[in-house]
Formats: sequence, C-alpha cells, structure tokens
Amino acid sequence: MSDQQKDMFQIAISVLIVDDDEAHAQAVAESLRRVNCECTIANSGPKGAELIESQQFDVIITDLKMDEVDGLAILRKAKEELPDAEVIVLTAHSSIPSVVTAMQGGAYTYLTKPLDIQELRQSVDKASSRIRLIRRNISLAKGLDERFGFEGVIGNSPSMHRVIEQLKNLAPTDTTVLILGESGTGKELVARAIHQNSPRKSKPFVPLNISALPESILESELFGHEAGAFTGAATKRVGKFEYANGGTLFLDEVGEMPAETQIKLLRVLEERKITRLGSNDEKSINVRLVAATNANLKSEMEEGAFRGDLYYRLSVVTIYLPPLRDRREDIPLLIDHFLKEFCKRQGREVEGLSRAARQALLSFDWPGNIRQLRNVIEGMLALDMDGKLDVDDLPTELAELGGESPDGLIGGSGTDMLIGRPLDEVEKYYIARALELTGGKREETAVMLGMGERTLYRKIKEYGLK
Ligand SMILES: Nc1ncnc2c1ncn2[C@@H]1O[C@H](COP(=O)(O)OP(=O)(O)OP(=O)(O)O)[C@@H](O)[C@H]1O
Repeated sequence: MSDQQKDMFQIAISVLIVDDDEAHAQAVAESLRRVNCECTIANSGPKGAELIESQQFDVIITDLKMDEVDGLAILRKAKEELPDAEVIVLTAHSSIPSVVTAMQGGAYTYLTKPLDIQELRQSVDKASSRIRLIRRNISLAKGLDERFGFEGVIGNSPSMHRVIEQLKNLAPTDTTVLILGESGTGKELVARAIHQNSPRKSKPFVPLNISALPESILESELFGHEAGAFTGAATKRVGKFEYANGGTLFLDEVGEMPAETQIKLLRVLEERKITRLGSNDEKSINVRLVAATNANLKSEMEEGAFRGDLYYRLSVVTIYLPPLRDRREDIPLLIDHFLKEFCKRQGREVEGLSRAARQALLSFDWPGNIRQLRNVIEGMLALDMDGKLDVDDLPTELAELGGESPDGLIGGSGTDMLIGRPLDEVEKYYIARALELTGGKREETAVMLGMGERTLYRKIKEYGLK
C-alpha cells in the first residue's frame, strides 16, 4: 500500500456511493471501508440527491446510468450543494458521450466497470487529498493552539495558561472586556482572539487607538458625522461604532479618552444607540466592546482622571497580561514561533539559535515585551549571513548579555568584580543571579545556564541558595 493510501487510515474520508445495483454498491463500500472511508450507500438517484442535500460528503461515487435521476444529475446536484466534494463517475464503457459530458461538468475522474479495487482506492485517495491536507493543517494548528495557546496567543507559563482559560470561557459571550498590560504584551492580539472565537467573527473587528487621535477628531471617528457638522466636515462620515455593527470594537489606550468623550461613550454603552455629530437621528447599534490600556485605570479613576461609572462598565471582566520578564518560560516558545513566522515570510531557512544567543534572549528584561522580542528576531534574521543565529546577529544591548568570556561566563557589565574570586563563588553568584531573573524557576534557570536540572538542584543545595 502506498504512503498516500496509508494516510487514508489517519484522516477518515466520507464517501457517498450512488448506485442502483445494490450488490455492486456494497462491494465498493466494503473495499473503501478497509482504507478508513466512511461509506454511505444510496440505491437510487433520488435517494442520492436527497443525501447530498442533507449531509456532508468528501467524495461522491455515482453510477452514470440510473433510472429517474442519473449520474449526470447527481454530478450537477453535488456541484451545487457540495462544491468542495469531488465526484467520481462509474460507467460500463469509457467511450460513451455521457462520460465526456461528466468530465466537462466537473467530474474528478471516471472508472469503468468491472472495477479494479486498487484503481478505485487510488482514485478516492487522490480525489480526497486536498480535503485531507486542509483537515491535517486545521488539526495541527488546533493541536498547537491547545498545547501552547489560543488563536495565535502563545504561552505556556502558568499566568498565560490562566489568561487562555479566561479567553476560552469569555470569548463566546457578549461580555465587555478590559485588557490590562504594558505596551507590547499582546493586548490587541488578545482582543482579536476574543472576536475570532465569538459568534460575531463573521462581522468586522474594528480597532481604534484613542491616544493616536486629537480630541477634535476622536468623537467623529467614534460616532461619525454629517456633512457640515463642523468646519472641514465636507462629506458625511460613518463612525467606528457603525462600522463595527454586529462585530467588535476594540478601543486601545482607553485611559487617554478626554472627559467629554467619556460621558458620550458611557451613554452609547447604556443606550446602545449612537448619534452622528451634526445629526438628531439616533441609530441602534449592536457592538461588543473590548477596551485596553497600559495605564493603571483603577488608580486613574480613584484620582478622578477617569469616570468611575465608565470604568465599571468597561471592566465587567478584566484580563491582565503580565510583562514578558515575569513569564520567561514563554520566551523559548515565542522565539521558535517568531523564527518560523519570519523564515516563512522571508523564504529563509536557519539552523537555529546558538546557545549564547538563546541565553541572551532569555536573560534580557524586555521592556518592550513581546513586540520587542518579535522585532529582535526579525532583525536577527535580516542581519544573519551564515544561516546560524548567533550573538553577532543580536542588537548591541543584548549582545553584551550573550558574549561568552573565555571561561564560559556570561559577560557584560559588573562582572569584573568577580575576577580573582574562587570559581565556585563565581558559579554561586551566577546561579543566584539567574534564579533571581527567572523568579526562582529551576527549569528555566537550568536552560539559561546551560546545565541539567539535577545538577542545578545539587548546586542550589550545595551553595545554600533559595
Ligand atoms: N502571546 C503572544 N503570542 C504570540 N505573539 C504575541 C503574543 N503577544 C504579543 N504578540 C505579538 O507581539 C506584537 C505586539 O502585540 P500587540 O500589538 O497585541 O500588543 P499591545 O499590548 O496591544 O501593544 P500596545 O499597548 O503598544 O498597543 C504583535 O506582533 C503580536 O502579534
């Protein structure tokens, strides 16, 4: 059996067999069931047409010559109702004109009776290869998401597991969500993932960054305006709330919203109606709001800079995205994710990262969070000449962290004080420092230091470290 045929065992294919010769249909079904096909039999044309209307099939095998509804009618029906399915026609003679008509009508291939079982299996195998590929990709992507993330939100740290759990529960609802986190921690990515997993996903996701807009333009961006509503408003404009109707509006940097606009936004959220600037007509809107901020909105509210009533409306559910330095376990996963992304985009292949470069990426503090890590990986690939990403491809502030001195110690400022000290003191210093950086996570510390976990454990005990 060919590799392709073995593949049929892994991803089941649903096949409809339309044939008024009952014994023949059974024989076809039996030989395909042995290669993991799920077979349904229709012993007449009308029954076949009815099944095509009501069920999903990947491949349809139909006899050409049948009373009432013949094979050509089944082919037409299949092309209308199940355009992704492939149709194989069976005929007693390959030369008859209806075979030509069937091929012109979009049949995948034809087989002559009596059937050769190998040929039948091969034809079904080929006809279903596209659909199996799509399924395999979907299940791979799903598997990856389930293990390490949710809709492109990658993370394997306990804090990201909590975030992903939260996302899975709240995405399908209509709840307003407030996402908190430093710049570059993935707030917009998370907002998109919420939208993508909600019943609104076929409607627009509309992002608006409040801080990027001067106060005078913000309200017209949000609510729209009529022609002549203010100087410069020559034509009418539809606002983001209207654009997002049926979908999700993502308001980034919501903490920057001026007080006047805050009142208007609150009213819209309460009444679910908007009025374009310069108009008296109210329009009903159905929008899910997701807001984000890197400010401490709660303390802004307590200080009176942000309205309390609006704060409580926005923060029905709050998601906190921790900075990358507090979830270093996610760094290796993110590195691999971005390497794959950029290699694919740039049509490149790289051997991977050297240990020293990886150590530098693991020890850096990432003030710009995941966006900065992503940019660094992109930059490293752009700089790289030899297909191996090493410290020479790192930006300067990181190269210092990865530069190995002759005795293998991590270089960088502050290390000179260790020169002349006994080696075990130096080792103790570095283990303590690495533990500090990882927040005491041993697995990650071991990776960072390039030593086995058991060795690390022994040394922690030996040096009396916590
Ligand atoms: N968990 C993650 N997994 C994969 N990619 C991520 C993750 N978090 C962020 N990113 C990527 O990092 C970049 C920055 O993310 P995003 O724009 O969502 O951050 P942000 O918090 O909205 O930033 P800002 O506050 O500056 O608007 C994007 O390219 C995003 O795809």
